[in-house]
Amino acid sequence: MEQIVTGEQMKALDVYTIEQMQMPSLVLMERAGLQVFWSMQKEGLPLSKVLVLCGSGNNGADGVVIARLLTLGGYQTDVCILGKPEHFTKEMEKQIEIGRNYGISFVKTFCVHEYTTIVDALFGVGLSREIKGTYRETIESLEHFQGKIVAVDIPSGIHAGTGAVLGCAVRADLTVTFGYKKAGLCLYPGAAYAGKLISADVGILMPPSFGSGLFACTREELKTLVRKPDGNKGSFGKVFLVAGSREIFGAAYLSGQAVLRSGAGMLKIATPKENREMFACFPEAMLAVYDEETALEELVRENLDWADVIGIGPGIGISHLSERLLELLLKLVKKPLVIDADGLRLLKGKEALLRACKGPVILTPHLGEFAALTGISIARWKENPIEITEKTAEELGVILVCKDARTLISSKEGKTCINLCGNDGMATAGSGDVLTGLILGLLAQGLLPFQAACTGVYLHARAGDLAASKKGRAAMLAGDLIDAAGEILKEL
Ligand SMILES: NC(=O)C1=CN([C@@H]2O[C@H](COP(=O)(O)OP(=O)(O)OC[C@H]3O[C@@H](n4cnc5c(N)ncnc54)[C@H](O)[C@@H]3O)[C@@H](O)[C@H]2O)[C@@H](O)CC1
Ligand SMILES: [K+]
Repeated sequence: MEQIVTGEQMKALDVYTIEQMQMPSLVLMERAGLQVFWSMQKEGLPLSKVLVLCGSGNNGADGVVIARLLTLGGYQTDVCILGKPEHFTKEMEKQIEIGRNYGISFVKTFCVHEYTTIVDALFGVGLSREIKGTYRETIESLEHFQGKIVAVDIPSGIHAGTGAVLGCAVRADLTVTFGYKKAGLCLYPGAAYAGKLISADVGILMPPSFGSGLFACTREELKTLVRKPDGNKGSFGKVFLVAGSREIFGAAYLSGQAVLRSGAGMLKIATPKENREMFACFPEAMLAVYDEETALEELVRENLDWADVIGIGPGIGISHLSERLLELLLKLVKKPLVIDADGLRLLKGKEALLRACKGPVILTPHLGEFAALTGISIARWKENPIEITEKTAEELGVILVCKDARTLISSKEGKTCINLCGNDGMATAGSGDVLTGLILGLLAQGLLPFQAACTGVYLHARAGDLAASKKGRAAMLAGDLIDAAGEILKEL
């Protein structure tokens, strides 16, 4: 897992490293400046004439260090400080003094078109309000700049905790971020402003007791899925999935295929009787069909005994039978339960039942379903996605997977995973059904619920990237994600 931090958390880590560990602030700053300088060289940026734009805080002070290193390296460099002297931090005052001693060029005005690369050191994690006045005019003047832009720590104007644009923001080609990735660089729109993102170690330490429950999944998490040579189809887990309706067979097929491709041992799908013939093309799945005459409670009890994990939702439609099945599962389940799609629509008004549910529950809404379930609009969620996802997970007592370009997964204990992979080709019919199947499959193989949700989202997104590389983002289908997920697991 890769640690992610908010701006506030990063500031706390800076303070801890400086005050508790006694690492001088100027040493951290020198390392930060060096990392940006090296990255500019390594990435082959055009460095024949560089302009460094500085604010008055420590992000600006980093900028002055970078200007000094560039000048010493023989690159023609100008520095323009937009911040007012009365707002300078003590580090900024010191860096200006050092810079003067080293003979770097300070300018008061500039024409951006004279430069080949611009370094954005206006605001870092200390940005706290909308950008206005000269700062705003300067940032807006960069919109037509033809050269390359490097952001120091985070593009100025992006909120480090939410990724929101505070008035206006610098669109960088390269961002070198210090210590840990900031949440604002991982979430949209911030992620789109960062360009290529490089994380650089500058010596910031994290105390063992540090309370950041924010992270991203990496390939390492997939390695927890080990096949046991002496395993059998029972030991790889049994999945009971309530899916499909008369009109929608595909959703059941896709999630069921994903369950088995992810490595689960057995799958039984509960679906309306009319679907029986459709399942002739899916001989690997067992069926439990139902209609108006079926004793649903018996069907549910029997399969809850049999299964290790349970899913409900893909394509079940809105009917009194599907609603009854959801209620029964919520009342009777003591094992992990994944609720998706129509299951989420049916959940509205059953929050008390959900909170009383004895099994761990994973909800996988896209933002439309999230808004319908919680009454929180998509726009509102996007303003502060991490906080809202965490709060909703806690209130509902569930693991909540909010599916978006950067899916968030929160546990009710306040842990959150941001998914950093995937692409817009995954916005295709059936993609969510595949995710549900993958999460169920991982649960069946023994991953803990939160781990299964995070790893499932990661596997789904990696499969999306592989499918896009083969078929193209426009042409890829949900079925391609299933094949690609299989290939990714095979690579392990
Ligand atoms: N020693 C340290 O503390 C280190 C700090 N580092 C750098 O320092 C940055 C954080 O520095 P700071 O905490 O000083 O914060 P910033 O440099 O990000 O900006 C803070 C300043 O901007 C002002 N400000 C905030 N929003 C504004 C707005 N909309 N319009 C005008 N002024 C605004 C604040 O009042 C404050 O004066 C990091 O992002 C990183 O680049 C790194 O060098 C690593 C070490
Ligand atoms: K910046």
